[in-house]
Amino acid sequence: MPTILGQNQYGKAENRVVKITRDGDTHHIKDVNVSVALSGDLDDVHLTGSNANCLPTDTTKNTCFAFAKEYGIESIEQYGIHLAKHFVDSQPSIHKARIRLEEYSWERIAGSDANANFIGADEVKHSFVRKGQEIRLAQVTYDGEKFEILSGFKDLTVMNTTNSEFWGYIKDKYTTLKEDYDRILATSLSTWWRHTWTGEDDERNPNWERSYAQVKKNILHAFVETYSLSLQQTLFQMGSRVINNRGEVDEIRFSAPNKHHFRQDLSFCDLDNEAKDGAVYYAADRPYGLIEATILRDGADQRIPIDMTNL
Ligand SMILES: O=c1[nH]c(=O)c2[nH]c(=O)[nH]c2[nH]1
Repeated sequence: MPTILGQNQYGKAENRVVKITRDGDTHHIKDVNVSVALSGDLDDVHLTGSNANCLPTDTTKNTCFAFAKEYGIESIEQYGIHLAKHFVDSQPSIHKARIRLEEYSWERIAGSDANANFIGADEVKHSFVRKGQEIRLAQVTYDGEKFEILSGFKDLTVMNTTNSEFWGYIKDKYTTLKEDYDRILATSLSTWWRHTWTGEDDERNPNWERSYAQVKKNILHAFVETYSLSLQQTLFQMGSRVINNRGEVDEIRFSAPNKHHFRQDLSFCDLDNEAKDGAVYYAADRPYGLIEATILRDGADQRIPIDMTNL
């Protein structure tokens, strides 16, 4: 049976690049995981075994490390832009580059930390503790003409201990869920958002660090302020707040596991366990409801893939 070559891409995945910047004796860390995926005129590599058009994955790895030294890592978006542009612009056989990045954040071990109150924050110049919050994400795609920049994060776990209800849903013969007028709403948020910037008619790069901080702030603000009748409604509020307040973002996608907290039945020992009195919950880890949604600016195209995975 004849076969044909379909979609293909290649590159070195999960390069763990750690860049230390020294500002006198004060140090800064950028700790990233960068994955390169290249595509283009690569039929011969697959069909005939000729590697004439193949830039080795080993070279793509070396380039990741060399660029961290040459250009630094100002933001993961900017670092990804440098890499994507380099692979496409320097290699005639490479027509498209997709760079995926994760960033692990570190903060200075400070005097306020209970484990480190032996020293003042100002004095801590080169000692860090890995931050437990979200992992920041970026995906940079470049086709020789324009960029597509997605930013995001994963694993930001948030909880509202009230102001969440769930009732009025479909009930059929399999439904056992009780309506709840005061429940815990908790989720571990993963999200991607797409920037309007494509680099085509605007050479100036946005301030990626500031944009990230502001988008995250808007998401958290909406989580705090929304009186939730479902996680779906909360996601829509979070997305709308980002689109309305951040002109640089046209589309945002959320994937939110509903981290169920069930009020434990304590009637076996004659204890009431009502939310209004401060209840004891059973935190179930699986199964979990998985709520996903894309929120768009009116008129914008939906381009973030539905099943976007993290790396
Ligand atoms: O916020 C929720 N959305 C649902 O669709 C759902 N389904 C369910 O069982 N609990 C919840 N909670």
